[in-house]
Amino acid sequence: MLVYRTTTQPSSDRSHSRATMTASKAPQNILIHIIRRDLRTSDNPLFHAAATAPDEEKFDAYLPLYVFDAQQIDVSGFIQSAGATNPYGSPRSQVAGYHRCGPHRAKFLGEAVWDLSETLKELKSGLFIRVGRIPDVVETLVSELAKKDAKIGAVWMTSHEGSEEKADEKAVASLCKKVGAKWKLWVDEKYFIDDRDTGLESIDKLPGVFTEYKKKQLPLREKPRPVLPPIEKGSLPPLIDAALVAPQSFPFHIPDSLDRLVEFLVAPVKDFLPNKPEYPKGAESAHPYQGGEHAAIQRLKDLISSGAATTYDATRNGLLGTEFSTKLSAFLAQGCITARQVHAAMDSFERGTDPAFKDVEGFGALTKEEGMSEVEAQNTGMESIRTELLWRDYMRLCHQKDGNRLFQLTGTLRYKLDHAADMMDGMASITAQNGHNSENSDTGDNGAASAASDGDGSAQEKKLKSPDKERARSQQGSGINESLLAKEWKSADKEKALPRQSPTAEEVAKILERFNLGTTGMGLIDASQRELLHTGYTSNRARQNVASFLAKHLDIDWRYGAEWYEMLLVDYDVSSNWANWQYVAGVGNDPRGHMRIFNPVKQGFEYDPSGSYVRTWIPEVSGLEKLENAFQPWTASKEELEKTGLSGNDMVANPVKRIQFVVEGKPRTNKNGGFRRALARGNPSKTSQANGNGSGFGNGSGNGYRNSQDVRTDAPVVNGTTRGPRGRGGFRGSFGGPPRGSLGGSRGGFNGNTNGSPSPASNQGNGILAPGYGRGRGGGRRGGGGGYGAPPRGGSQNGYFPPAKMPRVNGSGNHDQVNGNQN
Ligand SMILES: Cc1cc2nc3c(=O)[nH]c(=O)nc-3n(C[C@H](O)[C@H](O)[C@H](O)COP(=O)(O)OP(=O)(O)OC[C@H]3O[C@@H](n4cnc5c(N)ncnc54)[C@H](O)[C@@H]3O)c2cc1C
Repeated sequence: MLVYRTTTQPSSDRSHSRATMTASKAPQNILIHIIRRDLRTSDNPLFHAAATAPDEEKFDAYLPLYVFDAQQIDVSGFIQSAGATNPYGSPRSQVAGYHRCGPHRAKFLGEAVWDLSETLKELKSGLFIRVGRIPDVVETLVSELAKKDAKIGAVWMTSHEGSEEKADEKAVASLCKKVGAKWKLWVDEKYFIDDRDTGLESIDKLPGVFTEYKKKQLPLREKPRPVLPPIEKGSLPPLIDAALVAPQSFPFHIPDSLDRLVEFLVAPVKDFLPNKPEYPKGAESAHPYQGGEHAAIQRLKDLISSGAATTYDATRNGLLGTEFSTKLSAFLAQGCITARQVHAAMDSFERGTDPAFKDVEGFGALTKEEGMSEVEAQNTGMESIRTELLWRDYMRLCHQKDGNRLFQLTGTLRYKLDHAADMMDGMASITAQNGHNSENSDTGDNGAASAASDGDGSAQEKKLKSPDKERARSQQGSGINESLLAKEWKSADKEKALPRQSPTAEEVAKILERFNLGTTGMGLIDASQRELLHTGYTSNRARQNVASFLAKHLDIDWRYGAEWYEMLLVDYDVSSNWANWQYVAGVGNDPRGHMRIFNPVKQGFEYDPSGSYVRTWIPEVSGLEKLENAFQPWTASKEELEKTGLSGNDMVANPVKRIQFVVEGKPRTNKNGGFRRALARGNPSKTSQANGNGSGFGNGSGNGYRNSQDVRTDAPVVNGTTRGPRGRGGFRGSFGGPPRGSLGGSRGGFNGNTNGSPSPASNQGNGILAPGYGRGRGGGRRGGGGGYGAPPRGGSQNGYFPPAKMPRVNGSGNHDQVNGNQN
């Protein structure tokens, strides 16, 4: 029997005394703590419980374990013996055969694991890092410990979504049973609302629409549980003597530095795409962050102190730079931080309890706004971040409810069809509510997920209120009917493609290659795909467009896109990725499912109004002056193409899709005067304000129109024509009236003014017109809308033309087709 040495134990009083007690024999009550996507020590219930266990429950040795899971990551880089092969093989996705984890996330993960190991050392503990499959590794550890007369008291791990994760949990549980160790599966507490506080009787009762779920959780700011206290140095049980722990099994080798770890992880996947386009000169990643708890906490602090969190509402649809959204997703996905830590930090700002944020506007507002409840006085940007975090919760709950339906081509449609009547009840209550509540903005603003209530509530509502549940099955308004299941998705797999599929499977494979490389000829899509390739990140706005393009413009099996994202996203999360793809593909929880189609050209005009995003990531088009040419190079003149060296380029000669897009020079008006009335029905009389901020942001105040994306982004393309939106009451934000004078096509900011009268244009000269933002409390509602300016009179198409007038998509099917064999 090996003697249990105390020399390597933590030196705190507490651990020292425990270590001394067991100095002469192998530990008999070891805690194995398996860490997966909970790579943090703070606000982690398992570390907390291990550190604060009462005397009678204390463990005499602690074995924190992280396993690089060979079923999700290619671990062949850990093989250092010449000639040895990886017994697990290279994990590949099911539909397309892509790597499961690409270089960006592999690096981020390595950094996060290393950071945890360093933090544990600081706490006078440590981390055992292994490679393989979790059940195999645990089995080896247990049998090695048994050989040395050491005994496992318990095995802990956090419950995670995913069939592979669940299978691992089951395997470890049965191993525990075999060796008589206690098995404990902990609730995953990295979400905004704790699973035990959602009020759901069972997961089957999860509403099929986000808005309905959110409604049940309001007010959001009161829902998260408090953050757990930090772990004190030396408070964890004594770290097990490494000599008792089975070493890494052959042929893998665990490196002893962060650089080597990252190198081992990235090596097998770094050349996943041999013909990858060059990294564009001067392009900066929107996600330059390292993995790990330290970086996560720093990012959170920076977000608040820079003011980015408070302006989030207005900036979140940005495309370039680090500050347009939180960039917390990758940290959240790996559990480097919890959503409730994010909430707590924002709350400390709003309450004015953390002096680190004292110089930021809005500090302590919660305690200063007299006559307002906390919910009313909370910061608008932070309120929106809370909603986004709830979206994340919701996507995970959908995964819990839907299980492997998440990975099926027809998604949740079959299930929904079978449960249509029940769902109608849920939706009826939402639309009924929205009929009189204009502040349904939360529904839209994950962007990916503008929910049913963003749409044409009135028509749908009537139908949904029908008492005849059976009729619900065939209701068009519900978006659920058998014909949706019959959609003919195109496949790149000859075996799976339908007999007369057009384009053919080979052609689809080529289209996919171009889609992945970002050479389709659709600017916004290509820019996003290249940004993803190079950095592992792309914005939510871009993700929605990319997913919609693949699933709804090209009708290609959306899972190719989801798997590409799985490989490349630094923030990949099984629930968020697959549920969002389903949502956008129209087979998930978007009540307007198949009807919502993003027009990527119009989205370019709206969200990349200076074209800087597209020009940054697709340097080939940077010389094209006109915006519409940058968004679709084939629209450029012959001379322009020759001048920029683009003649003959595939993006020009053979774009994957052409969208005829005409930008009108004037806002659309109707004879009642004012385009706004043509756009919005409902209750535009309640005033909300949009206060602009800084250069390029519009100052608007007016009748409370919602900002552009909600009305127009989702305008369906029908027979090559973009149908105008059906607005609803109480839209946020404001549209500007036409500015006086011509701006000659410059792209400065405009002052929005919803009275439709001319107002002076302010051309700030930065070439960017971004949505205005602000916050109004008219009638107790938010007014954080668009504040878009109207187009300059006589301006050229280089100007940013606001969404107020619907850009027209002219054209017949043959201008709006997939170039497979049709061109
Ligand atoms: C097709 C598609 C695939 C996606 N795949 C993923 C994924 O694999 N992992 C992932 O974390 N997010 C995914 N999203 C959601 C969203 O795009 C990202 O969370 C967001 O862009 C990350 O940037 P951020 O942290 O700056 O987000 P912010 O805008 O700052 O939002 C704050 C946080 O809220 C959460 N969040 C925001 N939007 C969503 C959403 N729609 N669904 C779930 N959570 C959300 C994220 O945790 C995010 O960090 C996907 C969206 C789409 C449309």
